Amino acid sequence: MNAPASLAQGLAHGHADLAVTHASRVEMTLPTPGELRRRLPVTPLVAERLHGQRRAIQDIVCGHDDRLLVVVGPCSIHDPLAALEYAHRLAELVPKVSDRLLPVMRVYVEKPRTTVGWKGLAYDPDLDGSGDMARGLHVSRHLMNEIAALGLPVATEVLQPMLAAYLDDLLAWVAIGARTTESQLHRELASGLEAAVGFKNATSGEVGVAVDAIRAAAHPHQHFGLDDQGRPALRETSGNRHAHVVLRGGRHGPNYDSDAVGEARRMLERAGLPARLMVDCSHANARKDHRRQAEVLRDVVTQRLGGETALMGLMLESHLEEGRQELTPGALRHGVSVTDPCLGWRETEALLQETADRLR
Ligand SMILES: O=C[C@H](O)[C@H](O)COP(=O)(O)O
Ligand SMILES: C=C(OP(=O)(O)O)C(=O)O
Repeated sequence: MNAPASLAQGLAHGHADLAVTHASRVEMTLPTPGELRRRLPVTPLVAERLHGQRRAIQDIVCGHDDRLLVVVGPCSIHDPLAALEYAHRLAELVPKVSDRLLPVMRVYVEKPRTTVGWKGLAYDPDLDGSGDMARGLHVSRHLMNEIAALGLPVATEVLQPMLAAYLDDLLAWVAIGARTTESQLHRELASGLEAAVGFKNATSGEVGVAVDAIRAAAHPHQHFGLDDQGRPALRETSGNRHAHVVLRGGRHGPNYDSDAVGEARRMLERAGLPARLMVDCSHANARKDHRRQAEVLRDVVTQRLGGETALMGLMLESHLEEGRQELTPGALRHGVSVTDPCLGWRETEALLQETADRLR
């Protein structure tokens, strides 16, 4: 009997104890982070390249490199082959824009949901609710490894703090999402990552929580965690100096225009933090309409050309084909997002080339 069914039955019969005992149970054991890393090791070449990619991203975050950091790729990965096809296209574009842009591919294998929905490749790689997380972890790490082997820096959102140990040796940039920026667990996690971390403003639109998150992540922490063998461990972190704010809009509308950017910059300055900002052209900034992402991007580039030096990065949600589709197993269109709507590759490529030209 599955947990929700036993819970309902327990409650119906007044067996509160039974309901509580069965509300959660161990369904399968998972490999430890160490086991998965040994099964799917990072080659010395990828490890060395990743070191350089992290430094390059950090240089942009700190203002030592005036290129624009561009985190671009699918809202979520549901089809690893389509993601790899996307990665090949992006890798071909990189040399044409890398004098002005540093593209990093979104390889998002976990999705935070407003209520319920498919939670991502790591949770349910078969897209059918079977929840084969052991395979999900394997497929996710394997895909990131293949994309990194193409020479592309990999970005992801870390939602479940435990998952970082399975993937973080492949990550060049990490997001903490709008729904978790205020979480102490995620701030502790960020303080121990080598990669730069972007904290989104809250879904309400509040930016202050992301500013607080940067301060918390910059600090050393001691926190509960797991070691490589999956045993409970006290983890000590040294603090992450490359955490920054990502403006993604909020419940009351977008926050990418010059007033909103100026306000966020002043908030950072008042907190004694470097005024460095990334703008997410999607989500509430595009009011969930992928076609608006181009408008947001062009506005941000205009602000930058107009002298707004705080703007150091952009995020775009983009897949092989534009739009989105319902997750209907057996009837999926190739290269179309199953979560938020995305730009198609053709428009993404043209936009990135246009952006690089404008910044030249
Ligand atoms: O980027 C993704 C979504 O905006 C986020 O996961 C929330 O999605 P939902 O509102 O469809 O659950
Ligand atoms: C979930 C995402 O964003 P946000 O946290 O801003 O909603 C995302 O970038 O996929």
